[in-house]
Amino acid sequence: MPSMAQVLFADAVLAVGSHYLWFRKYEPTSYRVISAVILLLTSPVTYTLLNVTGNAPTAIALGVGTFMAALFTSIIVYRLSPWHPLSSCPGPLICKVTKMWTAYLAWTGKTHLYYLGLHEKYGRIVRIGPNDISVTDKALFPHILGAQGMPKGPVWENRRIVTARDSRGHRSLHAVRDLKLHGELRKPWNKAFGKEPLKDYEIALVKNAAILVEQLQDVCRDGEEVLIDGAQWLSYFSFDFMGDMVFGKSQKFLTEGDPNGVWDVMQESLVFRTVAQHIPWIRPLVPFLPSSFLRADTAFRKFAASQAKARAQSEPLSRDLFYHLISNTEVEPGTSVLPLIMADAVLAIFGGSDTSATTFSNVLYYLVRYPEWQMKVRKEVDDALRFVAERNGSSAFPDLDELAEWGVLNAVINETLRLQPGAPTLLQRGPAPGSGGKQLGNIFLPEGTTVQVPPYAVHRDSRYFYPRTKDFWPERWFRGPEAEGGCVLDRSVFIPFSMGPANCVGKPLALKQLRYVVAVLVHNFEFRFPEGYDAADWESEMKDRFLMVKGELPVLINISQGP
Ligand code: HEM
Repeated sequence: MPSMAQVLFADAVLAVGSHYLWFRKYEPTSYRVISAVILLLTSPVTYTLLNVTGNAPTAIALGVGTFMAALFTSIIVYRLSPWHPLSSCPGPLICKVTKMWTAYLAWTGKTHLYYLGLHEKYGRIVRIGPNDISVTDKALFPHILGAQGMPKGPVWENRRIVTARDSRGHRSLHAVRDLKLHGELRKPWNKAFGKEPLKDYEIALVKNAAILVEQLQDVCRDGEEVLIDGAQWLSYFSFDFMGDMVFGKSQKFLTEGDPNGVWDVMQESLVFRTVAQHIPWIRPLVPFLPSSFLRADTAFRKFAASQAKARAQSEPLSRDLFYHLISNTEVEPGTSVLPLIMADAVLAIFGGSDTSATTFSNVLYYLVRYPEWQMKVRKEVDDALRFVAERNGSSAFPDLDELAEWGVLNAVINETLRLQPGAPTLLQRGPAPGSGGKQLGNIFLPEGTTVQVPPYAVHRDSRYFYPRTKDFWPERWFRGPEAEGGCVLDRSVFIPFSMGPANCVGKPLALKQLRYVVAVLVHNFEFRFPEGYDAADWESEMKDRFLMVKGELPVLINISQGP
């Protein structure tokens, strides 16, 4: 009979072998599968140990315990070894060993700062996880995000928010990891953001911006400065606009508030997802987690489903997003459009409201923090409106497309999107399943590895934006390299809306919205920070939850006295 040491040694060899042959290539996500595999593999060892110890619980504990200890040791050694496919990429030891660290950082909401720091320390390619790299080298962007790039990465397995009805199909555009299917689903979206549909959404934009201005005028009716939470007003505006634009029905937050706390629920629903995306194995444990973990997630899904159902059951009063998506999708006659609306309801709610609200708030923050830019924008807007009034004999805003030509306004918006991109870190892609892997520059990415492009770090790279790389300096957007002191402005790496076939389809609408709302606000009101407010608080309260989540923005508002 073999000795105990011999049996345990064989057990450890078995663990290392199973890691090499199986666990290294296939990361199981089902605990049942893992348990079955481990029990099966260790059964001969356990049986032999039973003969040695004569005690079943002790034999199982020793057999499985030794196997697990050897398996984990093998995994860690392999991840740190020169044989790992990403071994040539520098990065912190903790990141190479485990994703628990980045999961923790995701929970704190500070991943954008962490990745920026890593790129500053290690360079353009950094290993941010055992099987994950982050890239700020622009030469590689086309091979990651561009037409020659890769499909969405595995993070979407965990970020996907599905309403109960579409949970089988998973055909939400954002979460589709198959390039061909993504291309097919993207076609109706491209059409829904064409020139004509954009004119339909403009009606909702102008209507809701007028309500925002009326409500704020009401707040300042006594002619005195009033303290408001600018971020909350802009969030309410964005949500009302999204309601009209996506579902043909305003949420009326601007006039009636948000008594059910939908906005907060939407923001909180991001937290668990942002942590889980780093550690997918936590998903099956969800039923065992305290229900508070997923309360916001469940509540938000219910909200999205209720909006989708209401939209499917009624004739739209206006040509909203789903009108255009349905018109451009082949739906068999007589079949319900509900599954189609359900599939993209969550994406449309987030895309149509959250990213814009954060960017509006960031623009307001910078205009208040740098009052000289607030004055410059106001002067440009007021001068342009005077010119338009003389030209058209009316005080109305010009065609919204004309706002794309307003230099200062657009420089301020671009500079805001540069410093505070709405999706700061996780433009993630990965080799297509079944492809065998992808060569990326000098690195071969096998299946199961991922690569991200973090706009927050790219936009703060002095090789691409110089000088005053980390400062709010809108002037860079109209300075040429020949200007005094030179100016590096590499527009090809300005990617707040990502790039390539899965870039932001809503970009034309988002820009139109941003230009119009900022112009209207600055034309009508003046803003400043209250005494004692530390402007640095705004940025330090920002949390990276895949989308940026903001805190309060206390500003004093009053009616504009002109430039
Ligand atoms: C300032 C506002 C916005 C910003 C910064 C922004 C940013 C982004 C980014 C970075 C992506 C790509 C993510 C990736 O590459 O993995 C994206 C995708 C997307 N965005 Fe936006 N977005 C904004 C506004 C909007 C609006 C108003 C809509 C309209 C509903 C929208 C709808 C979408 C959709 C549907 C996708 C998925 C595209 C695809 O997978 O093919 N976004 N957005």
